[in-house]
Amino acid sequence: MTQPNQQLLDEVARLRAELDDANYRYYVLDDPSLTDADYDRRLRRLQALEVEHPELVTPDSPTQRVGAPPDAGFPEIEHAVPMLSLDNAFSEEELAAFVQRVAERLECDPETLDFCCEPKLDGAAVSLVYEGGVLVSGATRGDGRTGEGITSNLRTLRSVPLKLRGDRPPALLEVRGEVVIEHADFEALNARARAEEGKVFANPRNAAAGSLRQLDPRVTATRPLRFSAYQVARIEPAPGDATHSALMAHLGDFGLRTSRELAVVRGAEGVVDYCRALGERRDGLGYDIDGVVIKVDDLRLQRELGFVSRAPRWAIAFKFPAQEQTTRLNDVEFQVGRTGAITPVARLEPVSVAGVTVSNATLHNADEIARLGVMIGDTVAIRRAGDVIPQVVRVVEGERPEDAREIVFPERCPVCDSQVERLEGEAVARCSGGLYCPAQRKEALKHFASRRALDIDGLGEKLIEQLVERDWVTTPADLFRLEAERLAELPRMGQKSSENLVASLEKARATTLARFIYALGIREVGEATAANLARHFGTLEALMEAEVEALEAVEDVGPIVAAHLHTFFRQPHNRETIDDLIACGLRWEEEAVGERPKPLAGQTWVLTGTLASMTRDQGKARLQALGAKVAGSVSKKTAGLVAGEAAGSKLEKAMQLGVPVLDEAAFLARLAAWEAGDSDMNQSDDEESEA
Ligand SMILES: NC(=O)c1ccc[n+]([C@@H]2O[C@H](COP(=O)([O-])OP(=O)(O)OC[C@H]3O[C@@H](n4cnc5c(N)ncnc54)[C@H](O)[C@@H]3O)[C@@H](O)[C@H]2O)c1
Ligand SMILES: [Zn+2]
Repeated sequence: MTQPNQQLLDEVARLRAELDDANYRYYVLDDPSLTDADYDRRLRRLQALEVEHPELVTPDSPTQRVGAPPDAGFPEIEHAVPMLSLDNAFSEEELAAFVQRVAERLECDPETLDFCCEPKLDGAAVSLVYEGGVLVSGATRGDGRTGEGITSNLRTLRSVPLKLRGDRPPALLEVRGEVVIEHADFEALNARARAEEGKVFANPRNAAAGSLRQLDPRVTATRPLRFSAYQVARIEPAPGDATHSALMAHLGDFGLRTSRELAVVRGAEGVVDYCRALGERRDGLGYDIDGVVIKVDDLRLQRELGFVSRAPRWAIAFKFPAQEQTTRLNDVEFQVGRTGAITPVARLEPVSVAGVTVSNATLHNADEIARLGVMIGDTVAIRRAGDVIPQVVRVVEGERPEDAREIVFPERCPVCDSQVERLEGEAVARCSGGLYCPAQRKEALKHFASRRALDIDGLGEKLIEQLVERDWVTTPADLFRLEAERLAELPRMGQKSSENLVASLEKARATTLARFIYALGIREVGEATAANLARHFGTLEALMEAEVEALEAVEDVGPIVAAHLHTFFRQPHNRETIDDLIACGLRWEEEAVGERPKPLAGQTWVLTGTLASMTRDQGKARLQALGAKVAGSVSKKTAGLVAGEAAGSKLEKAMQLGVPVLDEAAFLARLAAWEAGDSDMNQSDDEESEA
C-alpha cells in the first residue's frame, strides 16, 4: 500500500464532489449533467482509489451510498427493507468472477448454481406496499433507507394494481420494480413537448423519474409510465416458493407485470450466454435497458449470501455499453424531407454508442437548437436507443472552444434554393419548392405512385430515383408522358417491363378523387382525411376553392390541416401540376357528397352584412357544402344574396338586378331545408328558423 500524496487526495476530493453533484442532478433534479458512462468511470476510479487506500474511505463517500436523500416536497417513507444498489460487472470476465465468488462463499460447484436473469430496466425504482391485497403506499428509492412517498402518483399507473388479483391475497406484500417509459411513448412525449414548448427529456429514465416526482398527480397521469416488478421485499404469510423465479411467477397471479425475458440459467456459461443473447436483442426491445440483472435463484442461498453495505452479494448487474456518449459536434447540415421539412443534422466526430458507430444525429429544428443552446465545436451528449434516430441531448458544460460557431438556419433550401418558410407557431421550417424541389420530388413521386395513392404498378423507388436524377420526370404529370421506348434505355429495364409500366400508368389514370387528393402529398392529409374531403366536397374544384372555414367543416379537419390544404391549393405551381395531370388524362368519378344532395350545384351565391348566428365564412362553408360557389360580388348570374345586418351596396345592386335576397331568418330556414335534402326553395319560405 502506498502512502497517499496530495495529488491523490485532491483527486479523491474532486471525484467525490463531481459524483455528489452528479447524483444530485440525476436523482433529485432528474436532469443529469454527466453521461452514465462518465459517471461510471468516475465511480470506478474512486472505488479503485479507495480499495488501494482504505483509510480514505468515509461513510459519506459516494461509493458507500445509494441514490440521494428524499426531496422535501414529498412525505418521507422509511423502507422496512432497504432498497439497495447492485454491484456491476462490465465484462464477461467480471461476470464469471461473480459466479466464482458466489460458489466459493457457498462452497459449491459453480456449474450447479442456478441464476435468474432478467433485463436491467433503465427507469426509476419504486417500492409498493399492499396490505390485505390493497395498495397502501408507494415510494421512490431515495437514499435506500428513506424514500419519497409518491403513492398518489403511482396510483395513476394502470400497471400498478390498486388491488391485487385473486381471492387470497397475502396479508402483506412489498414489491419492488422499475417504472419505465417505452421508446415509442417517449418519442411521442418529447414530440408533444417540442410542439408545445413543454419540457423535453434527455432520455426515458429522466422522463420516468421526473414524471413520478411531480407534485401534481394529474401531471403524472398524463405520462406513459409502466411498472414492471422485479423483486419481493416482504411477503406474509411466506409462500412456499423456494426460488426467485417462482416468486416472480407468483406476482403475475396477483396482477403485477414482470419481465417477459426472465429466464433461469445454469453456471457462468449460462449467465454469459444469456447476457450475449439479450445484448443482441437490445435494440429491438422497445424500451431502455442498461444491462442484465443476475440473481442467485435459490432464495435460501440468497439469505445465506446476504448483503454488503450497498448491495446484495447474491446479485450483480452486467452493464451493457452506454446509450449515451459524448463527442464533438463538427458541423451542422440541413436535410430536406418529402414535405420540405428542413432538419438540422449534427455531423459528429464518430463515436461508438451502444455498439454502433454514430456520426450523425438529429437536432430536430431551430427551436431545439435554441433549447439546447448548442454551437458548432461543442462537446455534446449523444443518445442512441433502439431504432430511434440518434439525438443530441445536451451540451457538455465548460467544454466550448473559443472558435465555436453559431448554427445558422438557411434562408434558402440547400437543395433547390427556394425560399425557406417557417409558419407562425410552427417549429419546422420548410422549403417552399414543393414538387419542384428535387429533395421533395423523389419522395413526392414515391408517395404519388404508392399503393394507397395512384397505385402505379412497377414504378418502384429505385426507378423513381433514376427518373428524377435523369431529369426525365420533374412533376407527377411527366410520369404520364413517359414512353416505353425511352424507358427501355434505363438499366435493368427491358422492353417488356417498360411496356408494362406504360400500361400501368394508363390504368392509374382512372382513379378516385380520394386517392388523387391523397396522392398530392399535402401535409397531414392522410388517406382517411383525403376520403373525407372527397366525400364532403364531391369535386376537386370545390375543394380547391374552399376557404379555411369551409375546410374546417370537414370531419377530422382541424385548423392546421385546413391551413395546409388552403396554402397548398393557393400555390400556382401546385395548381399547374394539377391542371397538367388532368390534361394527361387523370380522371375519376365524382363522389357522392356525404350522402347529401347538392341542391345548389351550379349556382353562385353572395353573402353580405353581418350574420348573428354564424360568421360569414361559416355561412359560406355551408353554402359550398351544398354545392354553391360563393362569390364576392353580385352580378346578373348571382342565384341569391344573403344579406345580414348593415348590408350596403351589394344589397342595392341585387335589388336593381332582381337577384333574390334572403335575410338571415330566411337564409337559416333555407339552409335547414337544403341540408335536410329538400331542394325546393319555395317550400321552406315560411318556416320559422331556429338559430
Ligand atoms: N449520469 C449521471 O450523472 C448519473 C448519476 C447517478 C447515477 N447514474 C447511473 O445510475 C447507476 C447507479 O445507479 P444505482 O445505484 O441505481 O445502481 P444500478 O442502476 O447499477 O442498480 C440498481 C438499480 O437497478 C434497477 N433494476 C432494474 N432492473 C432490475 C432488476 N431486474 N432487478 C433488480 N434491480 C433492477 C433498480 O432500480 C435498482 O435500484 C450508475 O451506474 C449510472 O449509470 C448516473
Ligand atoms: Zn427545396
